[in-house]
Amino acid sequence: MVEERTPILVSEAIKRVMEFSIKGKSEYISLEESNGRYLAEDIKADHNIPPFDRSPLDGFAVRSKDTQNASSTNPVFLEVIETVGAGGVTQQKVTPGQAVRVMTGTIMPEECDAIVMFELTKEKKENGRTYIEIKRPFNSGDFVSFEGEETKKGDVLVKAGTRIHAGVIAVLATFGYKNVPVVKKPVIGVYATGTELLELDEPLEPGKIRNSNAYMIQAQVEQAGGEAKYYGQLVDDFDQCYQAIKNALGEVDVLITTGGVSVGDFDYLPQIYEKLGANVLFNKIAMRPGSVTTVAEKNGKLLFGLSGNPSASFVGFELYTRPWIKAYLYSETPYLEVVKGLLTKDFPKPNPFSRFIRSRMVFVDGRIAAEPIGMDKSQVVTSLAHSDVLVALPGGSRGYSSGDEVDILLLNREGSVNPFKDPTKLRSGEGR
Ligand SMILES: Nc1nc2c(c(=O)[nH]1)N[C@H]1C(S)=C(S)[C@@H](COP(=O)(O)OP(=O)(O)OC[C@H]3O[C@@H](n4cnc5c(N)ncnc54)[C@H](O)[C@@H]3O)O[C@H]1N2
Ligand code: MOO
Ligand SMILES: [Mg+2]
Repeated sequence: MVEERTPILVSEAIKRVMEFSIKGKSEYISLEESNGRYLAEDIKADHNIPPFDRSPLDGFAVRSKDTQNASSTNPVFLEVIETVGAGGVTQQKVTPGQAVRVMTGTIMPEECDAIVMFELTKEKKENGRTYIEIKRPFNSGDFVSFEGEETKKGDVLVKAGTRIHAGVIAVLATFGYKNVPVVKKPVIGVYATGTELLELDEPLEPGKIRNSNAYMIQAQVEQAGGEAKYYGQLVDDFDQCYQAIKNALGEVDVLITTGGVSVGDFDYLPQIYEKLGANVLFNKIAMRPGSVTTVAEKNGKLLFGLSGNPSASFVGFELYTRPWIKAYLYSETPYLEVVKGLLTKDFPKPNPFSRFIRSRMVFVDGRIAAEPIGMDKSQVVTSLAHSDVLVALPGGSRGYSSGDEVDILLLNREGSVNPFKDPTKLRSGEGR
């Protein structure tokens, strides 16, 4: 007699996983190594930006008062007493009737309060001195870039839990972060189970296939910000699998296995959880692919039993493992972001379980739309190479048509504060 499993909603499964979320410890690494890591602390401005009043143009720093009566018929001539580039400081005091030639980024001379760009002036030389002609008045503050106009000392600029990218690195460098506080990556162990699995360099033989899940999942772990620790492949042998999983569990923050979670004769994960004394949070979810996705917990540590079928494994990771990793990294947006968009294909057959259709995001008449890749079975691997979104089609009694508005889950974005919400309630008796 095959064991009856009770399916739960996707949102319930996410909730049960996230009840075990923990926050990682922090460490310091060099700025150069920090790209893609997660900030462990808020980044606060310890000085104003700009740090001083400066010229945003190549031109002349003037005292606006001197230009008050300037016009095209009555130009004003100011003597240029110095040339100062960015990084330099004016050495002389600027007195009435004088100006300083400055470049973009030069600190304002103390007595000057306006900038006149080169293009609005004409130079003339007289008795070995240089003068500029100005034909209109300037007000105090004209074309000056003021201290603190961008950022004030004390402002929080980037929050803890933000993934560091080029723009964040620019901010960190601005504030002198030679070393950056980041969250230590969670170590995510990966084991692929299955006697049928071949190593990458082994030739095909009858009954065997190459192990794609292990590599796909390691890439997903890294993409989510974790550190993948690959333990290799296990043949479907209970004792070997049990020992290997038990040992690995002691060395990682989370352990992912693929395969062996369904009801087949050689699907040993359910018995392994039992022998480990692990508490199974769920072993059936009302979704396709990935209905057999199983998560167990042992002393607060999670074991993700992802399906052997590649697409089920992929979707199981994105919906359940990814948010756990993101939350460990202090992310405030650990969940896949969901947007409303148009479906571009018919799915006439009703399905009691919610389906997550591998798709590509496109734009139709300026609206977001999702184009299903095609092959959508759980065992399909090739469609994964072309998917950047998942379309969620809620389970129920009806099918879907091209042009319907649907939920689209974005795979390659940082995420959302809100977990995916199933639009339907599970009716009892819905099982397959
Ligand atoms: N009687 C039933 N049979 C099945 C059910 C069910 O409810 N009743 N559920 C089906 C569903 S849904 C799925 S999904 C699969 C899940 O199977 P397992 O998680 O137990 O995985 P395996 O049996 O080990 O393998 C399934 C499939 O995937 C291939 N595989 C396994 N590992 C890899 C890998 N690392 N790389 C690539 N492909 C892999 C494996 O060869 C099998 O073809 O169960 C259904 N059955
Ligand atoms: O877990 Mo399965 O992926 O629903 O085909
Ligand atoms: Mg199986």
